[in-house]
Amino acid sequence: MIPTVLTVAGSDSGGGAGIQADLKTMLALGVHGMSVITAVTAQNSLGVQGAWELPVAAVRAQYRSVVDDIGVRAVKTGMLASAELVEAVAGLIAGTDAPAVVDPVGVSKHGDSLLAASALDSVRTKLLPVATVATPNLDEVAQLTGVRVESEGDMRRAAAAVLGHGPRWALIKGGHLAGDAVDLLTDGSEEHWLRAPRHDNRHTHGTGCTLASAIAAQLAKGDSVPEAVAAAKEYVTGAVAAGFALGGGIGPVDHGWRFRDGS
Ligand SMILES: Nc1ncnc2c1ncn2[C@@H]1O[C@H](COP(=O)(O)OP(=O)(O)O)[C@@H](O)[C@H]1O
Ligand SMILES: Cc1ncc(COP(=O)(O)O)c(N)n1
Repeated sequence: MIPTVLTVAGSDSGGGAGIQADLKTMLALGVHGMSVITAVTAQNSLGVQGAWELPVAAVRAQYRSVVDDIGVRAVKTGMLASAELVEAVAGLIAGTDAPAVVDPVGVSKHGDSLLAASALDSVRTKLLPVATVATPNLDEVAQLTGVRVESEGDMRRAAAAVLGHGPRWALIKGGHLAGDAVDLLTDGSEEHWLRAPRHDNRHTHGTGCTLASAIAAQLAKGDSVPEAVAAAKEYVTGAVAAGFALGGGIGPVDHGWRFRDGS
């Protein structure tokens, strides 16, 4: 049986991030990807030109259709847009017997908001507590905890602050720091530093979505959290290395890099 993985996220019409990145990642990692769409964005390499969230009832119905019939071995969340959707999705995850990878998406690479400021408290108090792994980037860490990370040394403090909101594991993504691309995974007792060379490539649209979906795919295949994160880091590093130009701005990572000739 092919493991099943569900992404609960927004649609990126440009195909580099969101639902589209998640499903491509899942295909590349050999699991069956399924989707609950929370919002539709008009988006391209230049930014987000528009965003429309779906009604809570539409999100709930998609989730129940998938979980009640097909079943899921792991869930991943991305753009949730509003406090109402954050709370509804947190409730659905709490009632599902599968690990949940929560990417607390706040703003896009271009700085466009993908989450209402009024939803931050629901992310802290409702969504993070039901996460198996929470994967904030440094801007999201600052928004959610107030901790500003300026060096690798600050990442431990950031992880402790995120764990204070209740996820089993915190993965602090250091992609926005200078130097190596270093992430810290910890559950408060074990600590795993994941270090990869920084690829000097501006085409990094979708990195965070790709990493979180890859973790969910690996969990669905039976990896432990540290194993899943290590495999996902290797996959996203290759995808960033192969990121390519599209449109006039920031192009996507290459989800299919392992299928290309010579790779
Ligand atoms: N230029 C880069 N080279 C290699 N890895 C990168 C690069 N930029 C980001 N990463 C990695 O991609 C993953 C996503 O990180 P990040 O870009 O910080 O997330 P987000 O997309 O949420 O802002 C992390 O593992 C990070 O270390
Ligand atoms: C629908 C959607 N979800 C998530 C992201 C974040 O991805 P990135 O940080 O690479 O812009 C995005 N731009 N769009």
